[in-house]
Amino acid sequence: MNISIIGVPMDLGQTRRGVDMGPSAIRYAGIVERLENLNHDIEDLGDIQIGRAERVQDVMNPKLRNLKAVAEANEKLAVTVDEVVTRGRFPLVLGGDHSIAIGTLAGVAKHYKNLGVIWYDAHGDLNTEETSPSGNIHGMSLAASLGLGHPALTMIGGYSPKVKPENIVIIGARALDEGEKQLIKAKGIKIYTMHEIDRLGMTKVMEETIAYLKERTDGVHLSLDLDGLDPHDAPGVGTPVIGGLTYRESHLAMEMLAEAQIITSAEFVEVNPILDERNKTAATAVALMGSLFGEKLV
Ligand SMILES: NC(=[NH2+])NCCC[C@H](N)C(=O)O
Ligand SMILES: [Mn+2]
Ligand SMILES: [Mn+2]
Repeated sequence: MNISIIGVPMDLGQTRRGVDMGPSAIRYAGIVERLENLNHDIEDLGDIQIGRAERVQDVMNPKLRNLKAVAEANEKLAVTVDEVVTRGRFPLVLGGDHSIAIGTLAGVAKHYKNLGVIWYDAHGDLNTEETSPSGNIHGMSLAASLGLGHPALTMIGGYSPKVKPENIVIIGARALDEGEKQLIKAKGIKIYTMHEIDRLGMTKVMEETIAYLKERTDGVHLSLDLDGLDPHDAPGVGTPVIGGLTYRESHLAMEMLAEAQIITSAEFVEVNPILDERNKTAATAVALMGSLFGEKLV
């Protein structure tokens, strides 16, 4: 595979400092070497430049914090991702907070008629400025990609929506806000909460997910928020939620995706080295990327 790595040191989609160092931490944990050892062609495009949150009216808008700076960075990311896909390469985006999914999807989705999305996350990120309890845009990125919310977010890349509700599968959810629950029901979004994962087991969940996406999509983006994992395995995240997916379940999920060969773009987000324990979360991210890109135990 020809893989292009894009770092997005974004921390303006939420309020805890440090997640902007995520891309460095993941590189330090050895992502390039890990993927090169699997005989992939790796190109590291460096980091997207993130503006400063200096526009007073943005910062002060408690319903959409740092809207302008988040939107600008996502416009840049969309252009870079679009170019990577146009060159026939696989975009691998390293975050940064989850607001960057808006830009990644804007760059990817125009290349597919029916892009599928796997949202591996403790959260739904399906809030809009109306339903968000925090005003943090990292909790709005999936909604924005569905065309819901502020036009500065939904119109990144100049078009909307990026993804259809029936092409989304959420895996690992255990912290959903009221408005998000309503939206999931109203739009019929497929979701495996921790309840279904406990009941069915990860093998069945991934078999069903893969079969579901295979029959209706022509490409699949994996958006993996490290807080989908249990804080025991991924302590370095800004919004940890207990009772999450284990390291083992997550490896199995990545291995099954690798085997199914359905993933056409991916991002790993919310790694926050300041909150981490000896770069454990970045190391977990790198290990999961190893499995996603074909690493086998024997
Ligand atoms: N990408 C994330 N970690 N999102 C967390 C979102 C938390 C909460 N639902 C909110 O809207 O603020
Ligand atoms: Mn999350
Ligand atoms: Mn998220």
